[in-house]
Amino acid sequence: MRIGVIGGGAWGTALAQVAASGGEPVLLWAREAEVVDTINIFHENRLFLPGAKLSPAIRATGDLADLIGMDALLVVAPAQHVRAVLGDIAVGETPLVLCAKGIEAGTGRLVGEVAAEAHPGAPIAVLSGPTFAHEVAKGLPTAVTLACADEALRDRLAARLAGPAFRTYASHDVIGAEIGGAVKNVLAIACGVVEGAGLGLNARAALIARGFAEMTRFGVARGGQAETLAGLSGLGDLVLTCSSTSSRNFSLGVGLGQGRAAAELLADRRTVAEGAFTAPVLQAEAAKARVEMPVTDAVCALLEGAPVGEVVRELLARPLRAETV
Ligand SMILES: NC(=O)c1ccc[n+]([C@@H]2O[C@H](COP(=O)([O-])OP(=O)(O)OC[C@H]3O[C@@H](n4cnc5c(N)ncnc54)[C@H](O)[C@@H]3O)[C@@H](O)[C@H]2O)c1
Ligand SMILES: O=P(O)(O)OC[C@H](O)CO
Repeated sequence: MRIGVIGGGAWGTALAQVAASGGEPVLLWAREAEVVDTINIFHENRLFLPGAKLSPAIRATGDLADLIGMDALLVVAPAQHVRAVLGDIAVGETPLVLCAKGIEAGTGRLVGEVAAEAHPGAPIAVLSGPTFAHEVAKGLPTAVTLACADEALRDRLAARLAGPAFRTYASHDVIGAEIGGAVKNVLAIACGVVEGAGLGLNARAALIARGFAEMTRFGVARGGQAETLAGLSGLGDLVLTCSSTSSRNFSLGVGLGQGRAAAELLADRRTVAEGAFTAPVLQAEAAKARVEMPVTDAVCALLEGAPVGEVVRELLARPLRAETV
């Protein structure tokens, strides 16, 4: 199965490394000439994943059309750019494996839904889970959810992408796998705020648990399965991203918690903190689905500039309730 990768950020590069781990050729498309050049010349993505030595089996291109004819395409552009990037390539019936984590602003579509609209003939799969790119690129042990409604395709993809340190767990729940990854980014911002404002580890644990409850409420309302949300792509990724400054979303939250403005923190940032873009659209979609998401509401308020103390006070002053999802 010849794999093409759309997107030369940290995650696209790490996934290319996974796909090339057995020596199979992998073709990666990147927007930036510097990424294409440093991968082809030095076997390193010096812009987005510096320091990771890449397999010589990975070749990079700046021309999306070079990826036509691959057996599967890993789509790793940031969520807000997936529609535009997929609009620039004719994929026909080539399976698309969505690896971005977010919800499209303006439409409320999950990335898989965006891809299905762009290419109705292409089978859709989702790869998601607790996966810091720099760890995956180093070959550190990692496990992901590989979701696809077509069982035969899912098994082929899961087998093709699995490696000695990269375990793929099969699922048929594409929606659940996507929602876990999108929502955890918003919740990771909240956990970063707790860190930045010095609110303590009890508060962080409470946010993870209650954040997981709101992720599950939203995921189930959108047609995902609670079991998927409790797995690698949901709870697993939530725990990872809420506990490390390696997370761009968590780090953004740390800055907000220290009282810095979102605009300042996001300005001139080359890497993506998906949660900042997903939070407002998630809030709107939750309202439409009549799902209560207080942590998401709090993150939206903080991104809009509300003072941390005020937002935290409001969150804690909500009426007491039963501890259910
Ligand atoms: N980095 C990780 O550890 C990691 C792990 C799992 C999933 N993801 C997800 O993968 C996706 C890509 O993130 P990343 O970490 O690889 O990116 P990155 O932050 O390393 O790099 C930014 C990427 O955005 C692209 N980009 C910027 N403007 C663009 C535009 N106008 N059109 C198209 N592309 C544009 C750049 O080319 C680059 O590929 C995100 O959804 C992220 O949540 C990342
Ligand atoms: O750095 P973040 O916050 O985008 O998180 C990266 C991955 O999604 C972790 O699984």
